[in-house]
Amino acid sequence: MNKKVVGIVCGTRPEIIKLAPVYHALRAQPELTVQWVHTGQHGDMAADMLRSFGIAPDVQLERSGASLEAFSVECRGQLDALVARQRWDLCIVQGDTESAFLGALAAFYRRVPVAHVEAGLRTYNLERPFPEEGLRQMISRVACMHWAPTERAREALLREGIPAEAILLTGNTVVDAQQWICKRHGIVRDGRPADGHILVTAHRRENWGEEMEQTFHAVADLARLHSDKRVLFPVHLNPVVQKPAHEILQGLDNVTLTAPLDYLGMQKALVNACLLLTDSGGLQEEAPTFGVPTLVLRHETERPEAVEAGCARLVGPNRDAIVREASRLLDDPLAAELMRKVVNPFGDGQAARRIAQAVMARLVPTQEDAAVAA
Ligand SMILES: CC(=O)N[C@@H]1[C@@H](OP(=O)(O)OP(=O)(O)OC[C@H]2O[C@@H](n3ccc(=O)[nH]c3=O)[C@H](O)[C@@H]2O)O[C@H](CO)[C@@H](O)[C@@H]1O
Repeated sequence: MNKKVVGIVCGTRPEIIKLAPVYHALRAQPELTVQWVHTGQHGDMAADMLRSFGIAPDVQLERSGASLEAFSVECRGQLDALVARQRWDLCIVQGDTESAFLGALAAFYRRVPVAHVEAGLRTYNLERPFPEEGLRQMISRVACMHWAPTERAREALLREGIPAEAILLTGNTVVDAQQWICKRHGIVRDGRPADGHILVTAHRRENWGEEMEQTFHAVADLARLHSDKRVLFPVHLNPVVQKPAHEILQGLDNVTLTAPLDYLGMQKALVNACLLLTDSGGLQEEAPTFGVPTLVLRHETERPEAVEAGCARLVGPNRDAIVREASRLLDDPLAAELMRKVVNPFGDGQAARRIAQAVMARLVPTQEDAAVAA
């Protein structure tokens, strides 16, 4: 039997986390060959994640150039040569990174159908998040299978004219990843978070500079105001984040600055947190699983589901607002408790199974699939 070949192109930490469940679900299908391509966009942080999920890339591209622009130009050429050589029947990309966009573009030019995981997230502000909003909109223009994580994402795609039959509501694969690691390592929400630490992450490009410094000053203010609380901050490896984080926060007794955590380490840190301050997309989606109240350090979010469900609040990268809102939650257990009592609005842990089913129906249709499609 000639197996159908599926290429998965990805390059950053969050893409690896969100594509790992898809990779494993597809590899379980005997009719498919699955190739994982790592673009090299993230180095050490990607290696940690690949290890966490037991993935060895089939193709490893070389990253050259420190800037996103230089990476992009070089990677596009490497991907085109790769796609021209391979006989992929489908190319899968996830989200909104440069790697995802370049993978979709390379496949599109070589007439390989593109499938998009986490399709339809939007702020409709091309400046925020930059460049992700532009990248994900462009991926939607060239993809032919759109896997929407939520009903809101599905509606956005429909409004943009994507035919309903090209969209599948799957749930977010990050919940699958989280459930997988928690089950394997016995991590359970045990109701102790009120005693836990404050967990902080920050890396968004559009907040670099003044706004990121304001955020770190707010964390320092909180550490001084709530000296009984420990602050845990795994710092993104980008020097643009490392430098101000260390300048502003080093030396505070109750603040721990660490290297980025592997996925298991991060889930342990999250389950034991009493409060999360973050500009991360993935952490906004993971926190509700453990009922961790979340303050989003951005002006907008493409994940309003968490805000609407009552488990997250948008405070922006603003020193006063962060200190005020965080202190309210730390000082008033009832206010924090209200944010904990929700189920995760982003997924049920079955997204990868739904995606694998859709891939099989397209590439290896049974008579029944063919009848449904006709
Ligand atoms: C505009 C935007 O929002 N774009 C997002 C962006 O991703 P992000 O903002 O979620 O990125 P990060 O915050 O780097 O990663 C988060 C993940 O990493 C884990 N983690 C974190 C720190 C650590 O020390 N150890 C860890 O294990 C953590 O648990 C979580 O799962 O790109 C993705 C791909 O396109 C998109 O899906 C997503 O929309």
